[in-house]
Amino acid sequence: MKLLTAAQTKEADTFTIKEEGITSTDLMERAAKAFTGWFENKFQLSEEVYVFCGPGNNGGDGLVVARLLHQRKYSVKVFLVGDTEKVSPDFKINLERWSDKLSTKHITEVNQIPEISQSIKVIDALFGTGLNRPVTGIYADVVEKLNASSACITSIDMPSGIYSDSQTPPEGAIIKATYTISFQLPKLAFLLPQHEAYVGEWHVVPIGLSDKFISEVETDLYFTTHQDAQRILKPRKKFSHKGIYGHALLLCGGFGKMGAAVLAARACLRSGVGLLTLQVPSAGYSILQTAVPEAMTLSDKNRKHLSELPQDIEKYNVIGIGPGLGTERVTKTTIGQLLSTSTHNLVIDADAINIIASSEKLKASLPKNKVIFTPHPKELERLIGKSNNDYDRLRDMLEFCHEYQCYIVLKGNNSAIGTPEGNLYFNTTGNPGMATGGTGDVLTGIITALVAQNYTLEEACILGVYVHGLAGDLALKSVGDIAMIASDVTDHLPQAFMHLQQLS
Ligand SMILES: NC(=O)C1=CN([C@@H]2O[C@H](COP(=O)(O)OP(=O)(O)OC[C@H]3O[C@@H](n4cnc5c(N)ncnc54)[C@H](O)[C@@H]3O)[C@@H](O)[C@H]2O)[C@@H](O)CC1
Ligand SMILES: [K+]
Repeated sequence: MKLLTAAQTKEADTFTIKEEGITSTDLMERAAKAFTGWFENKFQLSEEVYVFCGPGNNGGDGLVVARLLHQRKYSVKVFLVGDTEKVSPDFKINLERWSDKLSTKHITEVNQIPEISQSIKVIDALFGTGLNRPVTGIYADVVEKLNASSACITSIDMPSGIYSDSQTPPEGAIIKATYTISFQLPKLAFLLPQHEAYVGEWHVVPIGLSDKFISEVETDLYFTTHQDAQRILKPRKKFSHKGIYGHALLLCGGFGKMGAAVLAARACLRSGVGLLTLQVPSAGYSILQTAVPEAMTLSDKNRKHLSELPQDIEKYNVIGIGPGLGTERVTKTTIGQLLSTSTHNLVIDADAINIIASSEKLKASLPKNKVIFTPHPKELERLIGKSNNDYDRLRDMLEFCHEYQCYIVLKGNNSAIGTPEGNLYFNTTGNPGMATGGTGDVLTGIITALVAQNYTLEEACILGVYVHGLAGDLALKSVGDIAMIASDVTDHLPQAFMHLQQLS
């Protein structure tokens, strides 16, 4: 599914109004109804609601929400912040509609800001996608007072003060929302770790923006929905044999870290690969043979570290490399050999990333359009350098993808996938329980298995990350987030794939 910029959202708005022959206030009414529907489900009638409105259409939404909640018998107080002479036309219309029903209070000075007790449910309608400068003055005073209260804050469309698709200047105040209810599509800002404290738990409510506009508008930003993942997943053929699902090779494991190889191998097998061979340092041979009987195991001549490539390397159609490897000199040399000779698709993780990151020569020998890197933020920093903020990080990541014609899966809360063409895909599954050792090894196994089955590298990244997170979400239901370990994610892969196939 596409993510739209603030400018594109405005265009979608205008397009919808024209297409349906409605007015902009009709659309505002629709948006406010969608928000109110969510709010009513969440909060009891007995709750006291304060709505803080800014001068634009976000404030207009706030006025309509206040009217609708008042009609539904909530106790509602409305506060108009700033100079109400300079409000948007739709704000004005809705203020007039409201004025005979309930009085509103103006806030132009600090001492007019009300006390906000913990029990108040605050609705933040100060600014939305039209914010075009940092929030200062009386607006900042209101934001700071709201943030200092321990009241639950629900933001309409955006937490006020944050830009929806570019870096917010540091000097402005920003609402710290408990919930953010966004219209039609999430905003890019919600998906970036640096905004976690402001956005809170976000939900999207549909407001019927034109499907035609959304399907035709050009973008390079996407987020993966369940339907997107289902569209990518291929059914298994009736007349199947293991040969058609590929033969993957995993080069993983090192002394004291054979578990990483076990985790990657098990996940690879649980993701539909036809055949799996691992090569591990000889100290790991019996461990792998015992822990993963479905895989074939080759023993490296070195007891502790990867030091050679298998003889008949051509027979594999993908190589997953990295988990548990370590960064010994022999391993570096072996990776150098692999990059300069291999014609395989490569899934590169963990220490294999660290090794490549430390050498310009290795980077220069990366085969084009054949590599998927799966770094966590620190590994990405080693690979592409330090970035100032999350927007710069994504831009730098895409530049690297373009320069080396590779794919990068940046692991995190909403893992981000960069492609050589400059597209970004954000994942929507997963939970904090997965922030535990070994889940990255599981992801390497999954993506390697998908590439083995002839998914394109882009498909393997999108589907792999989605199903990994989905398995984590299913694991959450049985083990919770505190006790979750990486094997729980693998154990829930069958259910996750079945869920995508609509078999469970
Ligand atoms: N297509 C959609 O998604 C719809 C959007 N609607 C709402 O409309 C919002 C966008 O409305 P607008 O474009 O009017 O924008 P906003 O309501 O976000 O605010 C823009 C107004 O605030 C002023 N302003 C911007 N930054 C300021 C600052 N730092 N300090 C003081 N004043 C500042 C601007 O000059 C302008 O008057 C959305 O976020 C959403 O809530 C809905 O009403 C209808 C449908
Ligand atoms: K808002």
